[in-house]
Amino acid sequence: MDFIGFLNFGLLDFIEIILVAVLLYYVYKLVKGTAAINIFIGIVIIFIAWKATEALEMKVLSNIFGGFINVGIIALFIVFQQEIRKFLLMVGSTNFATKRSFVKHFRFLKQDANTETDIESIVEACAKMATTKTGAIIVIERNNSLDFVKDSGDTMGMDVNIPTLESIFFKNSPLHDGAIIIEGNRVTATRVILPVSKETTIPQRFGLRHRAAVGITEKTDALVLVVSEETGQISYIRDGEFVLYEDLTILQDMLKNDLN
Ligand SMILES: Nc1ncnc2c1ncn2[C@@H]1O[C@H](COP(=O)(O)OP(=O)(O)OP(=O)(O)O)[C@@H](O)[C@H]1O
Repeated sequence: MDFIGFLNFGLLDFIEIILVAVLLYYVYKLVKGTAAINIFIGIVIIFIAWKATEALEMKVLSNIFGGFINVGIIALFIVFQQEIRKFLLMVGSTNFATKRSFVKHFRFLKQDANTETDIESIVEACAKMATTKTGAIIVIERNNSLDFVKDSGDTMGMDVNIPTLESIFFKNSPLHDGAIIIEGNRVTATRVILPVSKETTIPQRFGLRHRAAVGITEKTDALVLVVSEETGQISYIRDGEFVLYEDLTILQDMLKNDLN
């Protein structure tokens, strides 16, 4: 029987489905919250209209919609130029070989204590800055390289510890503006300008610092901690979302978990 054919589901089909899902996820991550999502929906509507008019044998209309779709592929490259750029950047900057997930298996060979991020110090520094209402934005790199944003700031090479973090964000410090990047247990950049999220669902009370945190976590898998200068509140942002936590011990555990 014919329908049995569809049950011939091999390993390759399974892998293909996973890959298509990953691709769609990245495309969604790129266009989420931008004007591109509306253009994307527009294209889908025209495609559906084309197929519907074709099925109903409305020749003139289906020719018109078909014409749109045929030139669509070129139009796509023009309209989504920015998104395609970001997508290629994101793919190219995923650096599997040098990053934590790979390195951690070989850590015992390197005897390098510096690769493990000192989450306790980061959270404690945030807590101290929160009491003095010192604004801060700390970006912790995971698998996606953050080199493309690091260029906007100053290259650094400082160990992560409480006095270092506090002195960077101290209001009169020349380094306090913008974000810092942490790789392993080193602050590798300061005064970094991050891409700001255009997501419309972020509450009005959050300004550019929080939007920048959402922005970088929409485009990469980095983890971000923000201390609000206005309220002293510590926010944890991951995958473009604010992650809720009950207390700082839980926040520490979440961060450690997300880094491993
Ligand atoms: N794109 C960006 N990348 C990195 N840092 C940024 C960016 N935009 C703003 N900041 C930092 O955030 C600071 C304050 O911004 P703003 O007051 O708009 O943020 P906010 O989200 O309201 O935070 P707060 O609650 O601390 O006021 C700036 O002085 C700058 O240091």
